[in-house]
Amino acid sequence: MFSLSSTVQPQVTVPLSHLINAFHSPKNIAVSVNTSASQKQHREHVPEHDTPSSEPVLNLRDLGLSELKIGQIDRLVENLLPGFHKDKRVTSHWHTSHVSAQSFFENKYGHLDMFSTLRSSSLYRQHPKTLRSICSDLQCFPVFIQSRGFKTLKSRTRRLQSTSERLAEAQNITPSFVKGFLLRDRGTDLESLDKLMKTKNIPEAHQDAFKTGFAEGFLKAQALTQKTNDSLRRTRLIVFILLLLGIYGLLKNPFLSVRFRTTTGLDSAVDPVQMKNVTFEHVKGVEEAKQELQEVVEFLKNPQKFTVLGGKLPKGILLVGPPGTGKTLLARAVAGEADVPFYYASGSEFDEMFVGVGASRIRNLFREAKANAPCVIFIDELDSVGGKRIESPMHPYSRQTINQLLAEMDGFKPNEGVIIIGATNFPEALDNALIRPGRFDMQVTVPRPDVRGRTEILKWYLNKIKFDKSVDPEIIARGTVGFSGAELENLVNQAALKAAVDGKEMVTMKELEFSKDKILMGPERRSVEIDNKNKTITAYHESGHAIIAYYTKDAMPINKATIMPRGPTLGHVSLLPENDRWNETRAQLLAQMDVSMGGRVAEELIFGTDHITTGASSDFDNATQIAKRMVTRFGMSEKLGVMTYSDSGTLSPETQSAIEQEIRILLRESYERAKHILKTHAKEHKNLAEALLTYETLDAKEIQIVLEGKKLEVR
Ligand SMILES: Nc1ncnc2c1ncn2[C@@H]1O[C@H](COP(=O)(O)OP(=O)(O)OP(=O)(O)O)[C@@H](O)[C@H]1O
Ligand SMILES: [Zn+2]
Repeated sequence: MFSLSSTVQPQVTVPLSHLINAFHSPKNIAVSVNTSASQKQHREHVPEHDTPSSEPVLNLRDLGLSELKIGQIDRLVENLLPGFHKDKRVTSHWHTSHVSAQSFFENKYGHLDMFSTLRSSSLYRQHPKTLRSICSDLQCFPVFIQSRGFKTLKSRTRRLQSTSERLAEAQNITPSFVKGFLLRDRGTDLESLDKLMKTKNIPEAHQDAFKTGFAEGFLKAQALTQKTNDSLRRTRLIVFILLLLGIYGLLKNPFLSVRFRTTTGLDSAVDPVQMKNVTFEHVKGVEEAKQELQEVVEFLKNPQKFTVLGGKLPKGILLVGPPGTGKTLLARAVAGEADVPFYYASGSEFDEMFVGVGASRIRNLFREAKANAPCVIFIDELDSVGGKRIESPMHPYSRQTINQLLAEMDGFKPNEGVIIIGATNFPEALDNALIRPGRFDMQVTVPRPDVRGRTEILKWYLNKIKFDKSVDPEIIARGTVGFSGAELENLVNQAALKAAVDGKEMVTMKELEFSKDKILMGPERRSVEIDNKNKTITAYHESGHAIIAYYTKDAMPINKATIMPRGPTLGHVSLLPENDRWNETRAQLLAQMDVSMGGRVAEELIFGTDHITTGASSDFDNATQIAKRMVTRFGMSEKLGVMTYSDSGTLSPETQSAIEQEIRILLRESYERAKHILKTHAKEHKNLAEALLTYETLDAKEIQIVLEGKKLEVR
C-alpha cells in the first residue's frame, strides 16, 4: 500500500489504484473521502464504485455542505471561478486528503488553507459576495491540503491563485509579450499515461502495476518539477531585467560594455575638482618648476589681460619627471593658486579597445572644460594616450584618440582660458605631433629633489607628525640621495608607524633611520637566527669597510654600521655624502673602491684565506664597476688615455684585453691599499668588530668613540 501522507495527524489514506482510476475516469468514479473519526483509523478506504445515481454524490458532510450535488457544486464553482471546471481530467476528489503538520509541504510552506487562498485570489475579488458566504460557512473547518506531487485541488488552486494574482499584477505594468515570457504555460502532465497505455499495448493483468509505477514516477517528478519551476521562474525574471537594462544601454550607446565605464570614467574626469586647498606652498623642493608655472597661474587668473597685449601663452604644458616627484601635485597647485576648476584625466583612461570611445571621452572632457573656462585640464600619463605606438594591434584606435586630442587642442583659442597640463615620465615616447608649437609646447622639468629639496620635503611632512627636537632632517636628507617626494613622504610615514608600534610618543632619528633602511634595503629580519660564527664574520667584514672609510681621506663619512640582517644582507655600513655629488674625483672613486675591498680583506686577514666567504660578491661588483667606468668612460687610465669605450662588441681583441688589464691593475692596487690600512689598524678593527657584536648597530658618533679607543657608554 502506498500512503500519500505522513503518519501523525488525522489522515485519510487512499489506495493508489483508486487514485489512478480516479485520475483517468473521473466521471465514473466518485471517491468519497470521509474524515470522520471512525474512518481515520482505516488504513484502506474502499470507494463506492457502483453508486447507482446518474449524478454521483460527493460526500461533503465534513465540509458542512451535506448532500450538495455535484452539478450544483459545478454550477456554483463555474459562477465563482469561470473556467475552473474546463479541465475535467482533474477532479476535486483529492483535495480532502490531508496530512499532518509535519508533512513535507507544510514544513516547506506552512499551512495553507484553501479558503484563505480563494479569498486572496483575484477571482474572489471579482465575485466577492458568493464566495465570501461559502468561505465564511466553511471557515470553521480548516482543510489542510497536502501537496506532494499529485494534482491535488490545492496545488491547482495554489497555481491558479498565484497565476491569477500575478496576472492581475502583471496586467497593469507588463506588456503581453513579457507576460508570455514570464508566465509560460505549463501544459498538461497527464495526457501521456493514456497514450502510453494505448501505444504500448499493455496486457490487462499488468495494467495496474504499470499505473502504479507511473504514479510513483509522476509523484517524484512533480516534486522535482515544482522546484525546477520555481528556480526557472526566478531565472527568467533576472534574464528579463538584464535584457531591459541591455536595451536601455543599447539605446544610449552602441558600445554597451563601454557605456558603463564611459560614464564612470568620464564623470570623474568631467567633474572638476576645485583645488583651493592645494597651492605652491604644498609643493617643496621644485622651485624652478614653480617659477615657470607662476606665469600660467597669472594667465588663468586673468586671461584677457594677457591676450590684450598680444602675448601668446602656451596651450599645453608638459611636466616631465620621474614618478612621485610631484607632477600631479604641481598641476593641482596651478589650479589652486588661480582658483579655477581642475579636470583630472589619466591617459590610460582613453586607451580603449573600441573604436571611437577614447576619442569621444576626449571630446566630452574638452567640451565640459571649455564651458567652465578658465580652468586646468590635467592629463596624467600622457604617454599612454599620446605615445608613438601608432595603431599597434594592442591599441587599434590610439591614433584616433591622439588625433582627437590634437584637434581639440587646435580647436580653441588661447584666450579661452583653458590650460592643458600633461605629465609624463618618458617625454621621448611622445608622438611628435603632440609637442609641436601650439600644443604641448612648454616643457617643465620636475626632477628628483636635491639635498635642500629633500630637507624641505622632510621638514614639511615631519611637521604633520610629532617628532623629537633631536631629529635633524638634513642628516636623513643626505642619506636619501635619489628619493622622490613621494618616497620621502613614505619614509616619514613609516617612521611614524614604527614609533607607534614601539609605543613611543614621538618620532626620533632612530625611527627615521630605520624606515630609511627599510625602504632602501627591505625589512629587518629579526627572526633570522644567525649563528655566532657567521655573526663574528659579519662583524669583522663590516668593521673592515668602516675602518677603511674612516682612515681614507677621500672616502665619504660613515653614517652607521650594523650587523642586523636586512633584506638580503647580513649587515652593512652606510656612508653619507656631505652633499649631493654632481662630480666625483679620481681620488673619491678610488676611495670608494678601497672601502668596498675592506670587507673581503678583513675576512682574509682575520680568518685566513681558506675561510673567506661568498659575502663579498656585491662588494666586488661595486669595485669592479667603478674601475671599469674609470677606464672606459672617464678616461682615468693612463694607458688607455682619454677615450671612451662604450660598446665592447665593437672593440678589437687587443683593446679589450688592454681594458681588462687596466681594470685588474686598479682592483689589485685597491686591494693592497685596503690590506695595508687594515693591517695598520688591526687593533681598532678588532675593537670595532667586538663593539658591533655587542651592540649590533653603531652610529657615526659611536664608531668614532670606539676607534678613538674610548669606552662606549652602556646603552
Ligand atoms: N615636491 C613635493 N613636495 C611635497 N610633496 C610631494 C612632492 N612630490 C611628491 N610629493 C608627495 O607624493 C605624492 C605623489 O606625488 P605626485 O602624484 O604628485 O607625483 P607624480 O610626479 O605625479 O607621480 P606619477 O608620475 O607617478 O604620477 C604627492 O601627493 C605628495 O604627497
Ligand atoms: Zn661588504
